[in-house]
Amino acid sequence: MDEALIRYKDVEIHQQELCVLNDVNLELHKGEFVYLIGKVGSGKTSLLKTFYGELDVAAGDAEVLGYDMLHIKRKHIPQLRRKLGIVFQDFQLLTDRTVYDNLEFVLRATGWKNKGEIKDRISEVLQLVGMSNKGYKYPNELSGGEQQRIVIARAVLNSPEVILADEPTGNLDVETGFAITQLLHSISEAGSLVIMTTHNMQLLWEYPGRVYRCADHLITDVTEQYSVASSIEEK
Ligand SMILES: Nc1ncnc2c1ncn2[C@@H]1O[C@H](COP(=O)(O)OP(=O)(O)OP(=O)(O)O)[C@@H](O)[C@H]1O
Repeated sequence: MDEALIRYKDVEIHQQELCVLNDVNLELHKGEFVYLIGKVGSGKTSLLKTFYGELDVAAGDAEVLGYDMLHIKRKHIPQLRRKLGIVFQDFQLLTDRTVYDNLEFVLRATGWKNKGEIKDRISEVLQLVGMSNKGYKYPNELSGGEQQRIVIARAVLNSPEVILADEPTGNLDVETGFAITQLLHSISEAGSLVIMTTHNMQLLWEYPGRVYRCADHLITDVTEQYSVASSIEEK
């Protein structure tokens, strides 16, 4: 198998004095689609935040895209984040500019200069998320599901190897939630590692992937429980 893009060994994650997760052991690879499930407050978001350097790792060995997350310097975190696609509630679209300008803003901030190349890349990502004709719209002229597609388009602009999505279907109706998950699933099939948190168990059956459950300060691989084979055995 390929080298792991994320490798955690005996990792501990704290929120202030509270130990949220310990004994975290993970190896996540290119092209995998990974769900993080677990009750409210079980540590899913905290784990995702350690992947992009928003929350420090307290102990263990933690490697993300070759960066040692225990010893990473603050000044290297922006470099790491440029290699990740982040779909989080805290990273909303800028409301004072159009979809196109939101996307152009990110490309320019990450070093793109050529106007033609910028235009081509924006059309590609808008096409990928099925929003080709919406570039001229302002975010508040789009539905929640459409905005989420644009957030995903923004996350994939620089072809990241890893996409982190925190409850990307949280505020959406069931059907739109399925469509967004299908989109993320297809992005993983094209080669990215996609990691998403969810409370919607239906998605796990519809779009199978690796499943980790956070509970009692531990994270466990429970993929088997959500495989088609195990559901047939149960019947
Ligand atoms: N900024 C913070 N400061 C202090 N404690 C925090 C902070 N953020 C989260 N926590 C605590 O850390 C624990 C794990 O929270 P986390 O947000 O990772 O859970 P979660 O599984 O993502 O929950 P949800 O399903 O509600 O999103 C909780 O006990 C929470 O209260």
